Amino acid sequence: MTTIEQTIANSTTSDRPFVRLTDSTLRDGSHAVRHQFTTDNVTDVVTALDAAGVSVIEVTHGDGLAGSSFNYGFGKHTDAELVAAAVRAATRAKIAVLVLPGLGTVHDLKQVHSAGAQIARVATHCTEADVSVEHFTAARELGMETVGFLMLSHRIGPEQLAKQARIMADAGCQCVYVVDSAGALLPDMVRDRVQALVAELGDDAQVGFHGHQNLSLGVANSIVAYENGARQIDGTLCALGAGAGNSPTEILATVFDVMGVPTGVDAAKVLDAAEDIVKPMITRMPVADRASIVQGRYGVYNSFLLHAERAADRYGVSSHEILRKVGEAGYVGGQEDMIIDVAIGLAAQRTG
Ligand SMILES: C[C@H](O)CC(=O)C(=O)O
Ligand SMILES: [Mn+2]
Repeated sequence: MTTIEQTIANSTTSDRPFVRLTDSTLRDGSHAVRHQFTTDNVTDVVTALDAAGVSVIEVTHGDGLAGSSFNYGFGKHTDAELVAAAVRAATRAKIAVLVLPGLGTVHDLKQVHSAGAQIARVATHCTEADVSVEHFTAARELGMETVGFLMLSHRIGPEQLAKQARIMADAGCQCVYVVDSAGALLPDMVRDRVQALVAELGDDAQVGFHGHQNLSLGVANSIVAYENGARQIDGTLCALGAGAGNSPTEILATVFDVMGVPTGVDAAKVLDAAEDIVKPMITRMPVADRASIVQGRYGVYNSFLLHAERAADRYGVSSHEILRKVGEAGYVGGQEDMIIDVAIGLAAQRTG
């Protein structure tokens, strides 16, 4: 029996482990709207997701706490204002925030905790879990639930990634995510990484998966992650997110419903949320096109797309050529300024 046939066959059983869906429309999706979500947008999206039974909703600038800056783009509201609007709208969902150590501080975390955020998602580059310790310690002292993000997880092998996950778990992280920041992972690469983290973490922490659509594999990879032990999965409505966008929450909810996997989410209501609330808000739908497919092929951070497009316009070169060079150079989050360097180099080559 093929994997899909087995999965559908399993769907007749109701004893499949629960998977928690976290929606990041109002954080990863913020990249796609250049961080211009209003508090009314937050209220509308949280109300719809909460009514659909989505239990965790992430609300922050696309690059995390304190991301509102020249480097990453200014937000329309502060993180605390966005979180406060989300908390007012939620009747049962928990509100989560993302924080990148080195960008967001413990002070920033305390501010959004005061505004009602209950889950701290601490994100580091996949080889730098050691910089997360202070933030996990602070989050646990505040009584917050904790999640860890190992970004650009395709950049290192399963065993190395598991060692990084162990650092996060020992620092107080309760769920460590394999984060496919470039949408570069193939299903077997997801399987190997999730299996390695499950083996390493055991009962010390859960494993999660955060997918992107650059190679149109976000949902398939999420199923593989679940089948290999991941119990927290991210999505966004309408796949709104950086680069090619994320695994669509409405498809994740529908697929897990077909599989008979309990999520606590009403798939019909989350489809309504995508169609009736988010779709009318979007001026540019995320798509797997030449630039974002190049991001997946060369392992480029999805949040680099809009920066590359701006540099391409400014220096008269192609965004996909910039992104390929950025991937070949291996630049990571925080090195957005190097995108301009690459664009200037390409322009110089063109003019000879
Ligand atoms: C800050 C990044 O956008 C986090 C994320 O969503 C990813 O790495 O993917
Ligand atoms: Mn992402």
